[in-house]
Amino acid sequence: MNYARFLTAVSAARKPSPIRMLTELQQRSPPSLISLAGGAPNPNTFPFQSASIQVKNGQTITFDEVAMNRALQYSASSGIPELLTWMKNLQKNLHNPPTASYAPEKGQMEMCVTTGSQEGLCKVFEMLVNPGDNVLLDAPTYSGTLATPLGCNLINVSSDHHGMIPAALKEVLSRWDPSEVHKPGSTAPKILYTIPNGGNPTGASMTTQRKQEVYELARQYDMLIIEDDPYYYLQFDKPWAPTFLSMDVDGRIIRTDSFSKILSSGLRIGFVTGPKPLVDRVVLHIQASTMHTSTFTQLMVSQLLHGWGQEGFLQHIDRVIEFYSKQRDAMISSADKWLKGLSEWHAPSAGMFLWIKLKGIADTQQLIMKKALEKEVLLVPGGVFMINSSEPCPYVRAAFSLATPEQIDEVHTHTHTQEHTHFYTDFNLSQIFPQAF
Ligand SMILES: Cc1ncc(COP(=O)(O)O)c(CNc2cc3ccccc3n(O)c2=O)c1O
Repeated sequence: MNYARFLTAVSAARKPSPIRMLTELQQRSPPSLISLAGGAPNPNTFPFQSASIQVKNGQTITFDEVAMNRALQYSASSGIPELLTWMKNLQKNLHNPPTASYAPEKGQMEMCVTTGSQEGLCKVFEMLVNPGDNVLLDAPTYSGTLATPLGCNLINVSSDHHGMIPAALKEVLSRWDPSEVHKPGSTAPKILYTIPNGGNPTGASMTTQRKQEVYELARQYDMLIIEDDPYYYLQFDKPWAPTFLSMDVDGRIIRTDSFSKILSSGLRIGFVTGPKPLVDRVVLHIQASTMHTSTFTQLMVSQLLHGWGQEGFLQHIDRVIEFYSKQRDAMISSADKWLKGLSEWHAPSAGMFLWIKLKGIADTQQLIMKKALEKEVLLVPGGVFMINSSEPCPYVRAAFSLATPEQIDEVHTHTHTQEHTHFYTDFNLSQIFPQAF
């Protein structure tokens, strides 16, 4: 793979920060080293003494004074070594990426820690996408992604409840000659973005067959695939679907993982996994922006994971899956009870979202942001997930992560008032989330 062709001019121009390199050299050196180099603050001036975090399984994460001094200090831009190593071993065990054994310049699997996968996505897009570039994705998609590659031309690839449709991708790509994609000035897309499991907002999960076909098309047109997979661990049924990373013989997959939906969203821990030449560029960007994800947070999570081991981590994931699959069941049961004939949906096999098409209505914006809100129900109007958010959209996204099954199925608590009947007539939706209408 020629990775240089994918880099923006800004990314290609990035140079390692000499100061950050010194800091990391110092941290790799024996304690006997006397450093007058780094402008790091002296932890003896910090007001924090120690920390003890109770884990629900009875484990305690403790930071004594030495650990606290490290937790409160600068650390490596790619992530603290013990967390990175733990995650690399997990990625190899779960996905067995072909690139794990490649030489660095051939796209060896590399990782870095990011402040949520949102930071990873943002930096990956800024590394790869120039204004005016054509970028492929299957809309509706995560609104945080639509807000990221500013100035590029987002081209939609049709999808359904099994994710991106390879035939639709083939049709979109047929505008370009695969033998000419490397020609100077070619407008052929170099990047394809997708959410392969429990998609946001559709709940869709790609089949293995479709992933293989999409990967082959990416090979044919020499594209990178951004595999944004924060709901990978929220697949309700096993075996979990093989990832793009697991089939990446070329080193063309950039994968973003997240701990937000399984450990904590507020700790802001995500990971970028991909070819070393590209991940190294993301790290250079981290050096020039946040410097690194919170050392304290990384150490806390690292201690948890080392205490659990992979087996303990996967046992925790099983508990998370059990919770969300029950939430999904409650959501579908309520939809069956209240929405039949009024709406259409597909029961998701992963994630935390139900994508509902309301019949007889062109656009849900007003209904959701006014009528439903007046009745103290908050959903997301589907338009925010479309490439052109001003286009009418008859869908709403319902997240079944926070509300209890009882709340989701709140029974109709009031008879139809005159205004209610009027509303009913207008939208014929009085049974959707009954307290809302
Ligand atoms: C497909 C996909 N990719 C990346 C991310 C970012 O996750 P991170 O690891 O936590 O940075 C997400 C997070 N999605 C959401 C986040 C959110 C945060 C506050 C309030 C609402 C939010 N809603 O609604 C969301 O969908 C996602 O769904």
